[in-house]
Order: sequence, then C-alpha cells, then structure tokens
Amino acid sequence: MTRKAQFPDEQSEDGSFERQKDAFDNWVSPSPDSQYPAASGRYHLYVSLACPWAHRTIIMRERQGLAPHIGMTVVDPIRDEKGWRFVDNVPRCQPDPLNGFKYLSEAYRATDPDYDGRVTVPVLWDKETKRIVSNNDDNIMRMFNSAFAKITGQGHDHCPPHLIGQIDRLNQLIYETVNNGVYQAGFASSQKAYDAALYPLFDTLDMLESRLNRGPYLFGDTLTETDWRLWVTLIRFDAVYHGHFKCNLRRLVDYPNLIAYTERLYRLPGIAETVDFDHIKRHYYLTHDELNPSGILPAGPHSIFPFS
Ligand SMILES: N[C@@H](CCC(=O)N[C@@H](CS)C(=O)NCC(=O)O)C(=O)O
Repeated sequence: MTRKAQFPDEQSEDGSFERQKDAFDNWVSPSPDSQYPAASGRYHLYVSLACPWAHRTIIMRERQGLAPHIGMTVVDPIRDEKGWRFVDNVPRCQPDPLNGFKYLSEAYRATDPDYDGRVTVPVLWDKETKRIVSNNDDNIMRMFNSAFAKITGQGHDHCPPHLIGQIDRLNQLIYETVNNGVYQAGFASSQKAYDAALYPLFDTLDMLESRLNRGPYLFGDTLTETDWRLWVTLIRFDAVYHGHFKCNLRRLVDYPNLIAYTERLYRLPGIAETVDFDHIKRHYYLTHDELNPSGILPAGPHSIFPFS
C-alpha cells in the first residue's frame, strides 16, 4: 500500500521518491570568451543553511577563498506553499540584496517564465545577465573548485586528475545510498520503498566506517570533494535523518570512525560557521508537513554531536 507523499509529483507508483532533474545547468568557466566567464563580484549564491545540497556549495565557496568574490544570501529555513523566501527577521537571513526578490521563485521565473518545477536551492545567479547560471549543486561545486583559481590564487584541488575516476564512482554510490538515500527512506510512501532505501544506506555507512581505517579522509591523506559531499549528510544525521527520516538502524555516534571523521572536517577552518542546527532542525521538522503534521520540533538529541 502506498500513502500520501510529501512531493506527489515526484513519487513513483511503488511509493519511492524520484527527485526532479535540475533545470539550469550552465557553467562558469575560466575562459574570458565563455558565456559565463569567471569574474570577481559577478555571481551570487542563493542558499538555505538547512539544505545539504546547498551546504556543499557553501563549503566549496569557503574552502576555495571565494567569499570576497561571490556574494551569498541565505533564505528563511521555513518554506511555505510559496517556497523559499527572503526575510530580515531570522538570524543569518537577509532580504535579497540584488533584485529585491521576495521569493526565490522570482529568480526562476526571471530565467524561464514557464518554469513549473520545484524551486530549489542552491542557485548560482549571474548579476550581469540577470539569470540563473545553474541550480545543479554537483556542477556548482566543481565550478567553485577550479574555475576561479586565477582570481583567488587558491591552490587545493578537491578533484585531482589522478583520482577523478574513483571520485566519480564513490560520489555516485554515496549519492544514491546516502545523500539521496536518506530522502528516499524519509519520503517513501510504502514499506517496500522505505526498506529498499534503508538497508543500502546502512550498508554504505558500514563500508565507509571500515574504509576510514585507512586514513583521515575517504581517499587517504587527500581531502576531496567526495568528503564534503558525504559530510553534509553526516552532520545532519543524528539531528534529523535518524528521527525525521526514520534512518534509525544506528546513529552516527555509534560509528567511531565516522563520528571522528565528521568532527575532523567540522574543525577545518571556516567550516563550523557553515553549520546551523537551528536552521537545519526547523527546516526539516516544520516544512515537511506530511512527515510531521503536528509541527512539533523535537528537543533532542541533547548534544547533537559530542563536539558541537
Ligand atoms: N539540486 C539538488 C536538489 C536540491 C534540493 O532539492 N534542494 C531542496 C532543499 S534540501 C529544495 O530546495 N527543495 C525545495 C522544495 O522542496 O520545494 C539535486 O537534485 O541534486
């Protein structure tokens, strides 16, 4: 039997959640002749601090020294039926400084007046053409990793060429079973769809727990984008996915390597400031009314992580 879904348009007949495709997928490039050339001050990132997909791009902006070159605006973590909103009465949120938009949907409509999909974060906005460059977080991460290197003089490559094949393969497994796996478990509207997401999720976490015996990061001593892609899900795990999405075979604190790894990355410069558990918890528990119709915000866990 399948029941009412959080996003009915993205639900298959067997009750599993089938995420919509990203609508805008252009690239900022280092080449000055390209449609969207890398430039200081030209692009702007619209994000939610609650969203793991946006969080990846916030981290890459921070790690690659892009904050002085790419502005960022945080939306209200609580989404109503009109979607993501710009507000000035919630800590860390601001009104839209560029276009005076009240809702993020206005950025989507400015780019494609016929857009009728879900309006999602993150969004990379071009101030010059007044259009969305991309709402594809995978690609925004890669642009931030390397396209602005000449401007920032920033060196660390999170996708070194000798590892790229392995990075893409591990990214895929982690996307399917962990990043999207928690959503597939949470948004499942049948027992079968929930089971199909839950067990592979914990199989991958078990595998990653042993993999971390080999070194501090997923690829030994080299910090890669795969680490950040995994980490944004881990940091939310015990606070929301364990309870709200019913991913409760084990907690993250039950995995000694994974919890130490989560702390190791949290302590890297600039990262703790990107984490906001108030935005995270209020977004998930107060926005998905099909999953939490009472709108009660759970108090725990008492200490979300031993280190936070
Ligand atoms: N671009 C991402 C998805 C981004 C996404 O789904 N963001 C969520 C927040 S975590 C969102 O904006 N949801 C808006 C909505 O559900 O209406 C992907 O498909 O990989």
